[in-house]
Amino acid sequence: MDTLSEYIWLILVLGVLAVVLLAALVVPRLRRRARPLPPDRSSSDDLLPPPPEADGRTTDAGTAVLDEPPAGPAAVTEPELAPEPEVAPAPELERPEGAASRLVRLRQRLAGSQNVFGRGLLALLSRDRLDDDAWEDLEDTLITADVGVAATTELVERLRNRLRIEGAEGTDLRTVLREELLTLVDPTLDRTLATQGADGKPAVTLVVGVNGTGKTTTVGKLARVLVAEEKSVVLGAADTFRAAAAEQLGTWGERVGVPVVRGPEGSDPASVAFEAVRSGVEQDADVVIVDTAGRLQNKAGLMDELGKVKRVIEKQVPVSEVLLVLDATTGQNGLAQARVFSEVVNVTGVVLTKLDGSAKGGIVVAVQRELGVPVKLVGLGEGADDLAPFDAGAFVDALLEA
Ligand SMILES: Nc1nc2c(ncn2[C@@H]2O[C@H](COP(=O)(O)OP(=O)(O)OP(=O)(O)O)[C@@H](O)[C@H]2O)c(=O)[nH]1
Repeated sequence: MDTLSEYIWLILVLGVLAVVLLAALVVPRLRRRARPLPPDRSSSDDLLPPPPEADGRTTDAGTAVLDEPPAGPAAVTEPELAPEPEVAPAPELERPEGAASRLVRLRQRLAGSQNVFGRGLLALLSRDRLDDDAWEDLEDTLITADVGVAATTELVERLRNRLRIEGAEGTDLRTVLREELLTLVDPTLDRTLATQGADGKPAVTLVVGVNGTGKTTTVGKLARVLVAEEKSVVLGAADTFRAAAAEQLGTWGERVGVPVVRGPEGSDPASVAFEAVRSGVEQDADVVIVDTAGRLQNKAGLMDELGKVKRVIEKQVPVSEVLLVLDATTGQNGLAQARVFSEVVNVTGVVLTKLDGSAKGGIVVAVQRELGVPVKLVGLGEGADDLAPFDAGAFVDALLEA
């Protein structure tokens, strides 16, 4: 029995020793595992600057995104190359028509559109006898062509005097009429566009007028004229009232590689104009052309806005040219517009558009007399290059070619 109890004691002692040994091995490991978690970064770390970008990638919240830790030799394998982004082919730029061929083409169109006017004049003057009725008919023809009453009276007076003094016999009526019409249109006016800025800054052209006269189209066409003359141009879409106007201008610019500065729809036109000019100065452009929204001359608020656009531009660069765009088909109404616009922004030149759709070329004379500023450009169609510098001699010849 004693031997048995000795065995039992021995087994118990060995068992206790085994348990103690096991405990000595396992507990430190468990302790190591049970270390407290690092503090929540979302609380205290938010106040710290974001850690340096370990691999250059940063989340939207500004925190660095770490890559997986390198895992042996596999980590140094070449990264898979991202496919090359597809580069859209640059749009092919158009080459605007040069001045010479444009003039020949548009002169014919002008003659075509004004043939009612010209033919009427020549038919009257080729009558056998120029009696009072004939002179009255001549006056009617000139007034219908929008020459204006004062200019018509003047022209008829001068013609009658010349024929009386020089004698109707042997006088080339066509030549006399040409001379008198030319005097009326005034070839001595300076019709050059100011495209040379002062002090190395761009020349700025502001384009104004009532709705739908063709301002945006004219700005686009004018940009092409200047590009054809190898000038660098920046366009400003300060017509923020009509979203389509900025789109339209964007397309005009794209076609000839001219940058267009735009603002959000409804934004302050003066700030868009300012930005356009700033960009023009920065890019060392030759000319900045600023398109404005159409406005009726009797809306005082809108006219004030136009004055502001000009003043804001002039904080950087003086405006060298204010072009008033008039629709030739609106006749005498255009004169009322001209008067008010001129008071607000000091118009320096007129662009007469849609002369291709009007037999009222006489408006050239009327508007020049009304404003005391020359018609500098004429629009003769909806085509991209259907804008021509106005030339008094060519204009009168076109009338009489009919
Ligand atoms: N036939 C003809 N159409 C022209 C001429 N100039 C402009 N147009 C047309 O006139 C329409 C109005 O032109 P826009 O340039 O949009 O006129 P806008 O003055 O900018 O218009 P708003 O911004 O609404 O004031 C367009 O259909 C042009 O194609 C021209 O010389 N001849």
